[in-house]
Amino acid sequence: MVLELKNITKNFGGISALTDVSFKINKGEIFGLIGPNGAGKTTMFNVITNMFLPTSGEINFLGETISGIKPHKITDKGICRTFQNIRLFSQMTVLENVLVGGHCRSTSGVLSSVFRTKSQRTEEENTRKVATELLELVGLSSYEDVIAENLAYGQQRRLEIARALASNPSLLLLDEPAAGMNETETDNLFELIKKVQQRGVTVLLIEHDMPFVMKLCDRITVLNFGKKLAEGTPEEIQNNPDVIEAYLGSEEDDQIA
Ligand SMILES: Nc1ncnc2c1ncn2[C@@H]1O[C@H](COP(=O)(O)OP(=O)(O)OP(=O)(O)O)[C@@H](O)[C@H]1O
Repeated sequence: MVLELKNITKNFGGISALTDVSFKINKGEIFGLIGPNGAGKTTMFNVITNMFLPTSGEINFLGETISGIKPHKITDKGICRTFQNIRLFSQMTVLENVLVGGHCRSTSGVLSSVFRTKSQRTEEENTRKVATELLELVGLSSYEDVIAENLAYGQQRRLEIARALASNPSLLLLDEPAAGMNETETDNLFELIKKVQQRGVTVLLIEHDMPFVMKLCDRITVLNFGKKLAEGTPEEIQNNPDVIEAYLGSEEDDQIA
């Protein structure tokens, strides 16, 4: 098992964004977290990455409790995320964006950086090699020197994934990766996430595009009003009467079946 959430509750003042939510994610799974607007999905990502401390509950990652660890240490532990709104270094090149993502893997100290020791040069070369491989993986090899903001929308989303992978995570969290994408971009994203899975990375994603989620995910947890409503395979979720009702009752366009 990669991630275990045990009885997570998160209150914001009087609002209970998450109430007693538990689920486990197995190694190598693509796991979907879905639910109507305001269900608590992003809050769950923020709790997993320790941007917010849970009001109560515990998070286990690769057999270790990570509750209370500083957010930047979470990346060192092997969890990396993308955001609902693209957060690239828009004025940097495509390659530089991925190099920055790999920076947290660097082990060189300040002195070796100043004097550019052999070990530091080797490390830089490795970081660059990994960045180049990742750009190939996401289909952006020929865009290395392009300024990030000049990429098309779907390409920027793929670059974000390459940057997240540069930190060599065991668990990748994707917050609405298909949002705003056209059909071709969504198809490319599907292939990319499958390739990420084949590299041995476990994926947890929030997504509103139901056909995409149902096609891509191995298992899914559904949240509704901060509570876990259902968990199962895409087929089980699509046929679950509680889930169908929750979606029919919501005002958004998502369609579960
Ligand atoms: N920082 C915060 N302070 C106060 N309330 C918050 C905060 N973050 C989230 N909430 C509340 O917690 C609830 C869950 O919100 P959250 O953003 O996690 O839902 P979501 O499922 O990600 O929704 P969406 O699909 O619209 O992104 C909402 O009622 C929201 O208003």
